[in-house]
Amino acid sequence: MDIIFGRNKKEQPEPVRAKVTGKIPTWLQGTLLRNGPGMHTVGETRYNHWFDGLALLHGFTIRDGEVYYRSKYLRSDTYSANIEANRIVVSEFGTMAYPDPCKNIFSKAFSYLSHTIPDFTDNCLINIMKCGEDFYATTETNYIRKINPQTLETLEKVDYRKYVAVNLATSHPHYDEAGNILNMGTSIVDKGKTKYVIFKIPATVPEDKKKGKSPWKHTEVFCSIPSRSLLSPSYYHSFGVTENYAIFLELPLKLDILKMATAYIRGVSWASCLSFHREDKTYIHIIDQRTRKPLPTKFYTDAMVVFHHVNAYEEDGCILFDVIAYEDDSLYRLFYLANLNQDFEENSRLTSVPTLRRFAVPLHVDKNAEVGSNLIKVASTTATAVKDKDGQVYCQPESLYEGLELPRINYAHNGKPYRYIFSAEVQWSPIPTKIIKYDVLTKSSLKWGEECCWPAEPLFVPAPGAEDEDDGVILSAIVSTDPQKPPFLLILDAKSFTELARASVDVEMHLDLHGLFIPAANGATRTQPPAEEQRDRASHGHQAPQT
Ligand SMILES: CC1=C(/C=C/C(C)=C/C=C/C(C)=C/C=O)C(C)(C)CCC1
Ligand SMILES: [Fe+2]
Repeated sequence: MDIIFGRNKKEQPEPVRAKVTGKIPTWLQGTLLRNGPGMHTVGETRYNHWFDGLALLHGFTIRDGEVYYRSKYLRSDTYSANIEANRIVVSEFGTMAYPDPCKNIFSKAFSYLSHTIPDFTDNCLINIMKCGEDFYATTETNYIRKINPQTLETLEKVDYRKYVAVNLATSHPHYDEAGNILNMGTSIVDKGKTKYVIFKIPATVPEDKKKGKSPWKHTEVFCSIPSRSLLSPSYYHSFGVTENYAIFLELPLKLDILKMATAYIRGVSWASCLSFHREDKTYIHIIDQRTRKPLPTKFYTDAMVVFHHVNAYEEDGCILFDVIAYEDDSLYRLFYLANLNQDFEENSRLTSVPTLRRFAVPLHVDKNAEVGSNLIKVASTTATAVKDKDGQVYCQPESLYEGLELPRINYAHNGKPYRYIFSAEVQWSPIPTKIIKYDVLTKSSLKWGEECCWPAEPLFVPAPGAEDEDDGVILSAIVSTDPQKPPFLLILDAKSFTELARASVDVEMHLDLHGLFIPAANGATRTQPPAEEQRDRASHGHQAPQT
């Protein structure tokens, strides 16, 4: 297991041509960009948690039936500082690090104080975000890093705080059809308030504004939701949208700001400041995108942990939203590298299986509705929303499927009625062994799996002129635990879930987290060799990426 998790991965900055078996559809042209942790030791020092690893970017360029693979470490400030010091000097989620061995008591005290409000890491290891013409590696702090999607070079560092008052922001933004970004972040104890902020980054500089200015300057706050507690805001990894609403789950998984302020002195990690409050509720905030205000009704459900929203849509006066839910925070605990060692099977059992749950929230709650009555009249779900005696609404989900994570959909259906979820299958262990196509309508599934193969998040790419929701292909990078079997990019027909092709590369690859597909301009067939590609910026119009 150490081979897949703990060992540092070599980067492969020069493109290598993959050995393709099967036939890649001729229309499939573009670059699959992926992100995830790749380096877990620096010099003699070692990170504690898999989510701490230094970001390694991967690019699979698909052109005329051929695939070229390359990878490159994100040259974040964190990466440079660590490499220069030959040890870990910047703190990550599960590892607290100390910049310089303090020479005397005064500098030590100063060093502690300057960390009371910490400057977070720019090790952007989670996802890739498209902003206008540009691409960024993202994590959950206030920093993101621009990258060159072709060469994987690291470009400038963007500090969200310059444009919107957030200390943390998700790495799962939403895009509208024009490619404008809607994201969420947390503003911690700013002017005496802690709040969750939904903000919008335009894909282009508005016409009436001066030319040449960056879209970042036109970032606007869309809506703010006050945190229930000043010093313990909820942690969240993603949020949901429908055509007219946004859905934010205020989870009982909370960051303790006082603990965070003293973590450096106490020598503990940020992760130790995150705790699950089993006795609390999960609050469901529904924000009307037209009025930019949350609905006044208080909706809640039982305590749970959600990392990934799958999709949401409106139906008959309700919002239906699907999430992957856990009963507790065991997922985070399992990814400590100490658990991912040779006793992996023993140590890595999830105490709750990630379950696909569908919630239904009524958009209008009749004042005269009887206490105890179910306000959901939608026939398509057994989820309920019951008015309680305080006028609040208690939502109970319908459980759709057990054992899946890293969900993706056909993004053209984001916020709209949809039928298919493409995801990794995870049962009691956090490591995916299969990929699944789950049909929310018929509640049936199709699967792909192979001996010794660990698949990554499956990404859906629509076929040109696609009519059906599943008209397209699935891309998933497969890591093998068999030393005889090289890793490969798997291409499945999304309808039948059968293999169309695989592109094997004779280099080291690793499990990653998230990414996106950048279609080649107009699906045009370009013939230049990969070296030229380095000078050739990807050309893409303003539109939502095939995230
Ligand atoms: C560094 C840092 C953070 C990093 C969190 C990370 C890196 C989370 C990764 C989550 C993933 C990958 C979830 C998958 O489902 C916090 C806690 C936001 C705040 C403190 C500083
Ligand atoms: Fe994620």
